[in-house]
Amino acid sequence: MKLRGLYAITDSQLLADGRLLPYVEAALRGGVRLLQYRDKSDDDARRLREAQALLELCTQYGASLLINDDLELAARLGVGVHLGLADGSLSAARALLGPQAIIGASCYASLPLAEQARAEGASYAAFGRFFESHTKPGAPAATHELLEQARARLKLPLVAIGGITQERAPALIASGASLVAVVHALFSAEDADEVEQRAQAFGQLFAHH
Ligand SMILES: Cc1ncc(COP(=O)(O)OP(=O)(O)O)c(N)n1
Ligand SMILES: Cc1ncsc1CCOP(=O)(O)O
Ligand SMILES: [Mg+2]
Repeated sequence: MKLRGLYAITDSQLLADGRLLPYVEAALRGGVRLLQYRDKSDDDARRLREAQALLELCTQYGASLLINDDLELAARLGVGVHLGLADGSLSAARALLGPQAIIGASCYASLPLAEQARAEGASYAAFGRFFESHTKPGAPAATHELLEQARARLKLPLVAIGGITQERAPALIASGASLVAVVHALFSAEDADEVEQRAQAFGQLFAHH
């Protein structure tokens, strides 16, 4: 799968009260082809149910699903995983999930971390947060210059994350982000139709590059 475009990440608060599946389906209708299930709770039974339902939707729309943090759940479902520095070994994930799996690595604001992630078999390097984020306020700050350096030095798709809006995305894409990962600016919508429109609008930003 081509790692380019809008990368949607779920949020358990924004997508509470029955919104998870209709809002994610709207994002898929709007063109999202990469989805991360991010749920920081330890309700394993609900996490399994939700991830299974998301996988069905992704399969229907030809999209790829990644699980945040939880390699075991990713392996159980046969999908990808996104790992931060404290979430376990990338090479162990690659060994378990196999050569085709999408494995994402958080590299915060560090090129050396991205180089190491690449050596361990990551499919993309994620940098950020780039802007203030409601979703993860404490994340370390990255700059457009870092993204440009990463583009020059690393042969790996780059993800930008953190406070990204439709207005802010074009400069990040121009600096080398092949994916922009978004929670709030996609899923804070009033209804599913608005999610679909927002996803489409983000997708169009990639057509011009
Ligand atoms: C695409 C993407 N980039 C970065 C993160 C953040 O991962 P991490 O630092 O492990 O923080 P949590 O998301 O686990 O709170 C991400 N999830 N996705
Ligand atoms: C998971 C994560 N890691 C760095 S910022 C962030 C949250 C991104 O969410 P938003 O798009 O709402 O800022
Ligand atoms: Mg994590």
